[in-house]
Amino acid sequence: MHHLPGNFTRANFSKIFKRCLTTATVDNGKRLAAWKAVDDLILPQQHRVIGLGSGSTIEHALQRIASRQELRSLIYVSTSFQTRQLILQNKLKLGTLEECPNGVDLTIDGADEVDQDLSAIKGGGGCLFQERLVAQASQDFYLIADERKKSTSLGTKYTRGIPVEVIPMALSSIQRILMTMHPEGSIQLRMANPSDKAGPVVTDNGNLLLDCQVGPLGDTAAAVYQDIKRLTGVVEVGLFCGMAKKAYFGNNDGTVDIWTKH
Ligand SMILES: O=C(CO)[C@H](O)[C@H](O)COP(=O)(O)O
Repeated sequence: MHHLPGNFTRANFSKIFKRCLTTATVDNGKRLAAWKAVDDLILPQQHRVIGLGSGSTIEHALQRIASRQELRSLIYVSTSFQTRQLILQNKLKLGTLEECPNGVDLTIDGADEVDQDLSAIKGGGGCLFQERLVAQASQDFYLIADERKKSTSLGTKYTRGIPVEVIPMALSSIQRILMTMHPEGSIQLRMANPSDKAGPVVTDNGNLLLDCQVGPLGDTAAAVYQDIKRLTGVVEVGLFCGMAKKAYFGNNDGTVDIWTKH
């Protein structure tokens, strides 16, 4: 009879196995969406400057781009330290918004949650400011995600809260104002994993993040964005409303759903 080590019981083993399977399925969904979006949307005869978002789904998009010779000569604008490194590691051409005065032809980005109007919560990875800056400079903006991110009301799938990037000096005053604006909600400073760094998560721009749980947003997402964004000290809000033209979702069954702006 074989004994499993320590507390490695049959029940634990099955739990770990299921978790691995789920992670693999989710990752496959991300890959499917990313590859299909790259193949459908980036047309080397027509496009010259491509914006790339941040996160794990974008890593798949970068792998696909790097593997297609005809896409290697285009210029790629990053939205984070992570994406900048990936562009350089894959020996692609890195560009900046300053170097591309005519703007970006199209941007592909990940999302934390997307509703049927193609409004999205973004900033789970903390890169919302640069992501929005590049999206704003782009002719067209597209989202890619696995099927878990499909939503009927923002705030029901990604429940950590709307990410809000704030200048450090404004932290407690903004936190207090947001608590007054959303008394039922919870406004938390995003903390780093203590085994990696003590204290808060610091963004690529040297700022802090507040995760604002304010419940399901329904059709109020654009108004909530405006209300928070207008506060002095807020750099950006992770609600991208009316920006995306299409969203690609990789499903568990191996298919890809494409949602288009009505
Ligand atoms: O907005 C983002 C980072 O600020 C990411 O696009 C978002 O968090 C999705 O990440 P992933 O593709 O890893 O699920």
